[in-house]
Amino acid sequence: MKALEVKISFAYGERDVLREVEFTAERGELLAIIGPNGAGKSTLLKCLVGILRPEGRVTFDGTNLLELKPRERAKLITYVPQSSFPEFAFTIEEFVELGTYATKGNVEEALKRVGLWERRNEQITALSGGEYQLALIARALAQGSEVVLLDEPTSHLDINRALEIMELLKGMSRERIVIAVLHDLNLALRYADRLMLLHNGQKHWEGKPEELKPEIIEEIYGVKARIAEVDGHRVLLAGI
Ligand SMILES: Nc1ncnc2c1ncn2[C@@H]1O[C@H](COP(=O)(O)OP(=O)(O)OP(=O)(O)O)[C@@H](O)[C@H]1O
Repeated sequence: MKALEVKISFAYGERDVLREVEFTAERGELLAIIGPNGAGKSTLLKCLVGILRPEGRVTFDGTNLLELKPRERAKLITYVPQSSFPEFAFTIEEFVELGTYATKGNVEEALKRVGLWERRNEQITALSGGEYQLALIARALAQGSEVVLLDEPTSHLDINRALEIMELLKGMSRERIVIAVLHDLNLALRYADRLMLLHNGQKHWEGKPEELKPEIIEEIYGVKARIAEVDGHRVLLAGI
């Protein structure tokens, strides 16, 4: 079984942001990283993809990703950052092709899967915030890498698009490892195979969605929380 094995620490200068964060993600799994603002979630993804240089190890299928050249690493792992607007003049199709290992066929399939194929010749700057996020996800899909990391992939999406994207990520995770930072705990509860809760740069809790207890949410987020069951789905209600 191919797995991503992680044990890392990271500091921005003097400031420890990740402390011995250790976890394993296996092929076929959608892992959601949750936790309050500033917990270290984005920093963790940036360390995994090699944008930041952590202490420790990140291995995929036995290969230490931290020692690979960026181009070799990019074959194995793709990162979809938090959405920010592009300034450059590309068409949507050109933008999705930018991935180092994207082929024409992959690009077409990826654009179709996120619903942007018909608009492929428009300028990327013509997209709305949510549509741009879909283009970023298409770019990751077109890469075809084994591990896909996404930082808040649904943050700019309406509820319908958010559900579509979570379905898409779930489908992607069958043949890969998908790790997504999610603020929407209900999407995490519904779609993730496993949750990892980061707090103050440490792994505070890890488990299956059905194992998450409201007390853990109350303790970490400082809000009252209840978990109800609706048609077999666990739904988190916060603040009541
Ligand atoms: N470039 C940087 N230099 C110094 N400190 C940083 C830098 N980037 C982030 N930090 C700090 O590291 C901590 C973790 O930030 P990070 O962005 O990883 O959190 P996060 O869990 O993704 O938060 P959010 O949910 O708000 O996006 C925060 O306290 C933040 O202020």
